[in-house]
Amino acid sequence: MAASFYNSEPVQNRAETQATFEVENLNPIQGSNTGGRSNRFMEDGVSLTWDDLWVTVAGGRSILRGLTGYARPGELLAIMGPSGCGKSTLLDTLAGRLGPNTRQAGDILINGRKQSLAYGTSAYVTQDDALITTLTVREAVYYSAQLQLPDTMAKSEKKERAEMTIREMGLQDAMDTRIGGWGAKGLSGGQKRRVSICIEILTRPKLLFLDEPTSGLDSAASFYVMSRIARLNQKDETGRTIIASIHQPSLEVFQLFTNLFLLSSGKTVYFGLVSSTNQLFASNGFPCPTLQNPSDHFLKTINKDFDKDIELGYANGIPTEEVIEILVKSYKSSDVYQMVQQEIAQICKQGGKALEKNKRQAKFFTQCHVLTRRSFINMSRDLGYYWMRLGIYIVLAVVLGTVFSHIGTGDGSIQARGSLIMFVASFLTFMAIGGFPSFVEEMKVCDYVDDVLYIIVGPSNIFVFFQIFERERLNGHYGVTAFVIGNTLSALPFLAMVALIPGTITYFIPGLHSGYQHFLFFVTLLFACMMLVESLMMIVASLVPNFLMGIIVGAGIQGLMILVGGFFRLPNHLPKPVLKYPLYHIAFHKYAYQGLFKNEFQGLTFPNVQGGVAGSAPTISGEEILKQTWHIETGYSKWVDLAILFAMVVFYRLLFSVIVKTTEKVKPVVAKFRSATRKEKVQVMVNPSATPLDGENRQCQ
Ligand SMILES: Nc1ncnc2c1ncn2[C@@H]1O[C@H](COP(=O)(O)OP(=O)(O)OP(=O)(O)O)[C@@H](O)[C@H]1O
Repeated sequence: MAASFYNSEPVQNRAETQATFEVENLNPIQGSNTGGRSNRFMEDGVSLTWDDLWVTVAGGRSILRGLTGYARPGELLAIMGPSGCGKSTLLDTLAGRLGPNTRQAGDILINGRKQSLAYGTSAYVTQDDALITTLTVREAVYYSAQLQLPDTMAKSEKKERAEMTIREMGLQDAMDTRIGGWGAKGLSGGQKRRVSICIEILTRPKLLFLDEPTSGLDSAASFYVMSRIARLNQKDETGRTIIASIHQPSLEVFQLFTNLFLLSSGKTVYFGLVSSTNQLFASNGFPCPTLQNPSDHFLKTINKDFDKDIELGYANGIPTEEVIEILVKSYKSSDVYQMVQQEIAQICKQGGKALEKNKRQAKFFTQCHVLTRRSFINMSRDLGYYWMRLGIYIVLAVVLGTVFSHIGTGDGSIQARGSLIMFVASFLTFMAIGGFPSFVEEMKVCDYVDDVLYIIVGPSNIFVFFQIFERERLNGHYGVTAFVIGNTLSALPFLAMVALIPGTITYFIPGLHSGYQHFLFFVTLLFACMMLVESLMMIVASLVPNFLMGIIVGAGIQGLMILVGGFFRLPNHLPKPVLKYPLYHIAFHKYAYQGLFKNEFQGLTFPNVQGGVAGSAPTISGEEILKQTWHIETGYSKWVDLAILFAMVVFYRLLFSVIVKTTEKVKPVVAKFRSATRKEKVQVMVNPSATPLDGENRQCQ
């Protein structure tokens, strides 16, 4: 049965209980669909509309099925539905952040026009709190304020804004508590949620997406947090458009929302004023019982995950699947649905300004400076970033020095020096591969897994940092170049320390080539290799954002480079087409080995193992050993090898920037293309004789 609930009387035969839910909306502009909203709200704000929105994943499964709705300035839209119904997917789709294995069809218009979101045009508080765990709440929010707020704003003002926002989110008592992560408990889950919200509302964005902002909060905290978010609309003349997915809102929280988007299995059960929702349920025989929180009632009525319990009598014994079908059909044939369509057409017709990126943010140099400082503080506080690695390297260096102690200049020392150099250039640099924190987070099988991984590789860094970078980048806090510069500058002193201390031990215990110039070269080359591996891992992280896969790929690439670097198989003996050309020349280990071998052997002499043979000299020069034993290219200086390594560092970091920037540019184009293909398919399915839909023509007819 499909009752029109907007103007119709409630169906009486299913339940005697009448709707008692009368919502008095606290939102300042709510009251009528268009009335009460100032023109400034509409002109300066962002209106978002979506029509017949579909999202499918690989395999053809539809997650969102033809959703239609809108969000206007000054309004709070709640997205609700049972777990797994597609709330986060809808938010991701609206925010332009769908994953690569998804396809999207349908129109999403901003102020009546097609525009891409993300990268500074909107703010999005995602479900996962990607925060720098070593910072205190005050530091995290203040650094973010320095990055996002314009240089024209005084530092004291930024500080004040940061602290005010922290207080607004009820975090004043936790201001100086470190956020904490695995290994060091800090904030609770709900407090972290609030820090994430603080960071995104600092600039008072015009369009704000929140994915479960109240998860982990008690009912009072949920109310305060949501009411502060709602209050953003009262701060100035510009209306904010706020869309939040939410579970279990209390009645007070529920009343803060203007509109409700109720989903079930990706289908629209209801879209419209919060205060009218119960009419749909009541008119179809599922009114909210007295003294029951309406949102609880709506969710219980449409949750089919626990059908057995519901069959026992929740919706008068009607199977939930059927209940949902009744409600979906009823909504589709209702006046409310028609009004939503009209409202969308009205918004499109009215148009509005094109959405601009936040240009009023800190300048490039300020961003570089702030990012360097923030990253430096993080590196110095995070035990696993460099300190743990330093400790392990020192132990390894002592053992390495002991294994090769008193290396001497006998004929056996030729092989020993070669092996020592190979180990230093390969294994010590290999460990710069990064940390496993995300992996450990996911692998919370038992506590000792944390400890073991923490000890082996440290809880650093590149992948977690990349996650934080991605979140901040997508929200437009700063650019990729500023990130690369900040990350590079902050790491320099630590990498220098990690190269210098273990390098000194490794160099002097065995007694490698004496002379400060040789020692300095050795340490500098070690430093270059470590930077190079970190740069390589940044590239891997940008291409393979999954932590575990990234580590495997990074280790695999390095293993390959070590193999073709010219030690395990001498350069002249490497099989030609692929391994020698080009891999041997691409592998940075080639230049590391060549530089270190030249540094070590040039200028030394060794006993000639063929000394007994008539006519042969009793000694052999290091230069000869380089050519004959190690196949080293001695036609150019060791400094050229070092210069090539530094050039590779610069190249890899530039490549990282290019990959990130290209991905940003290509992603929307690919999404548009895939969306167009999908649209054609949908059109053909609906009407085999029709021509493909033209998205541009469809938007505002
Ligand atoms: N990229 C994807 N590939 C495959 N399935 C996906 C993908 N994204 C989402 N899904 C599936 O789509 C459904 C909806 O997911 P979504 O995260 O949007 O739900 P949700 O309503 O936000 O759930 P929750 O309230 O539990 O967070 C789930 O069944 C999920 O497994």
